Amino acid sequence: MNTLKFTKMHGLGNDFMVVDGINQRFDPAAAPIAAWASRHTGIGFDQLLLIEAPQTAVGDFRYRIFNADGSEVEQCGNGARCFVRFVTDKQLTYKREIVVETAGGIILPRLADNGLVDVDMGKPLFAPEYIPFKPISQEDARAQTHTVLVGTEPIPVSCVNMGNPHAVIVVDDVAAAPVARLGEAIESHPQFPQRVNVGFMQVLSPQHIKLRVFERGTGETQACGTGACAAAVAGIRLGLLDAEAPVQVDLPGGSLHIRWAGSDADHVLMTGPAQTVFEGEVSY
Ligand SMILES: N[C@H](CCC[C@H](N)C(=O)O)C(=O)O
Repeated sequence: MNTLKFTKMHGLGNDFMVVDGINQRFDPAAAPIAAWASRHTGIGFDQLLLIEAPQTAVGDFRYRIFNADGSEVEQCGNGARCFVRFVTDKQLTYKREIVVETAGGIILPRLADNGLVDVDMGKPLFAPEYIPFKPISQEDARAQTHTVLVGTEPIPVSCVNMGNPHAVIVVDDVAAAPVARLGEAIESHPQFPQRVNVGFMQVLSPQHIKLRVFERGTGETQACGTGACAAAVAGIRLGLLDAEAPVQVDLPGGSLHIRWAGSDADHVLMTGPAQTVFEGEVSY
């Protein structure tokens, strides 16, 4: 029988089971992650975040992410902010800006003076092979907005990789958007060989959007940090948002601020909160 200490945290309601894998033994392959994720029969969370020692000379930590369905994925934006809060509060580091290795690349989260957390989320990628995404034609492969065929319904999506894959759909009203129907159909659509996170974006002004995200491996969440980055980037590329100032992204759980200067070489910067809820222990 194993016993595991964890900390329950959230970023705007996107909630996490955070595990210190440095000071306790934990093998995710041997853990019932999907069962723990259940909100009725388990601990209840959107993702499990595992903190490990770095594997390179430049990293301060390695950070692994597991969705509620148990799938290991490349990146988690809200999780990155909770990660910084966790390693600081647990005194695993005294640095304010941390170099974090993830499967989706290096990210640089930093505790800000106002209690929020800034994260340099790296550069967005757009080419179909980097999403990955299978276009329906050569012409579609060259287009900025791609087409996903849901049955016979052509859905225009903007594809952005933020370390993890995102498909962003522009809608007139997020409240009326078919998030469950289209989210479920596109998340596991054959045109996305590694599945995809599906964002529904309503543009309120050149610096302000509303967003709902049907997350890969989890379903609709209260907030999605990489989804907010992907939506702001997609909106700027479509000319709907202004690259000169931060974009306020209103999600069901609250707001994030995203900055991206608009060229492929520019990094995406995200700012938002991170909260600790309770400490727990589970035997398995
Ligand atoms: N569901 C995502 C991982 C969590 C991302 C999200 N919680 C965030 O804050 O970025 C995926 O499969 O790529």
